[in-house]
Amino acid sequence: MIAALSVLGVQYSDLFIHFFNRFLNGLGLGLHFGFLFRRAQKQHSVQVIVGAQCGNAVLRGAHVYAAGILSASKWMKTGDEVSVFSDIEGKCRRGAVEFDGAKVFIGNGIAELSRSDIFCTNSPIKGKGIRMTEPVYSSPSFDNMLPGNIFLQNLPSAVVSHVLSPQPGERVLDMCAAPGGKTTHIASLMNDEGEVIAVDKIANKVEKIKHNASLLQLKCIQAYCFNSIKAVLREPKGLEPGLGPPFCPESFDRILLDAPCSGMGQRPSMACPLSLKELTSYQPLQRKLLSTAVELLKPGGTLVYSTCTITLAENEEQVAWALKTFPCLQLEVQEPHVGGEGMPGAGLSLDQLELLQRFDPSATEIFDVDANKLKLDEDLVAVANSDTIGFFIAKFLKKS
Ligand SMILES: C[S@@+](CC[C@H](N)C(=O)[O-])C[C@H]1O[C@@H](n2cnc3c(N)ncnc32)[C@H](O)[C@@H]1O
Repeated sequence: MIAALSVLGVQYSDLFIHFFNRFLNGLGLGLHFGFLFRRAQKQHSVQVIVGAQCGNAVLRGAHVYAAGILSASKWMKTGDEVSVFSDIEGKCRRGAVEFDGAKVFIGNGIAELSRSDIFCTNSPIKGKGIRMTEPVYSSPSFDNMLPGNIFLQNLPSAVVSHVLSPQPGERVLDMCAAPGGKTTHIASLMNDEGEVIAVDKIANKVEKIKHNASLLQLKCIQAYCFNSIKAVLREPKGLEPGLGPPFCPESFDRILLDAPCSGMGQRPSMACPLSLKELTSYQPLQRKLLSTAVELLKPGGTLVYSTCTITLAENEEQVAWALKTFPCLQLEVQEPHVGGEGMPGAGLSLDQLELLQRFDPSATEIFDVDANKLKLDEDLVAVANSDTIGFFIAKFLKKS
């Protein structure tokens, strides 16, 4: 999988292109994108079962935290070599000694807690339970690597802030901002000059944005805990506009709506924990957020809408709805445009689909299972743009 770095103190875009080109040239990099390799491993007799969400996190490079452990072998003690499995159907009982249900092997590790540390305690257990030493997929860790200088993002996420194209001195709103990956990237593209207002509705996530902004020494970011659906200051409530939400209509030069979504583009993933009800709940929520965004944007301003999902309902259908509902909006060319175009089926014209950017990991196979090697001799641009999470980006101009 390919990731990109937001780096401060250098021309980010140059660096991005630089990294990207070096990848395309097939050169090795010390600090870079994480390819994921599948490895054959032997399994240990001591077994640990984790929930599907924890399992997905492990596949993406995480260790196993104690709270995610559902079951551990009876005699598991600190220091044991263990094999970790994910309970893909959510059927494992917490505290079970063994589990015979549907499970997927996700790698080997070393227990940092014993079974009794995890299950025979009244207080909630925190911290690492299993240190993964041989995950099924390996990707280089960026933990604590230049924490004040770089912020790791996947490729499409790094593209989003460039597409927004924020300029120094502008007033920019990031409506769904936590943990602040794009917020901090936007602020760095603005040379930390202007105002970047980051809003998220979950308080502890807002603390994460503040922490990341302070780690990267970005002073132009202000973070607020607020429901962005209600972020327009309505008259005649008599509220004086303050620095934070709610905001006056038409008061932002650029707005990013990196919307809450079904996350179906996230990978690797082995289970989809969403119910149909939850899956269909995102479209109305995103429309409410889009409506707020249009109200808050200045005429002539730019709105970027993005999701990390692949459904038509949360992507192209939202664009078609927005264009119909708000005649002041028009689609804009995206720069850079490294993903594919939009998917037909939502009533958008071919010209409109070309203006959209869709990253689709299912489009290109990058690993030749039979030859047991990466297909680096094929179309590298297609490989690079597909070997990432599923993602969607639309850029709108609000006509004056
Ligand atoms: C896709 S994540 C954002 C990722 C972020 N832009 C980044 O790059 O780090 C979506 C975020 O939207 C937040 N969220 C969901 N509904 C919201 C609402 N009504 N108002 C504000 N934030 C909301 C969630 O808490 C979550 O942190």
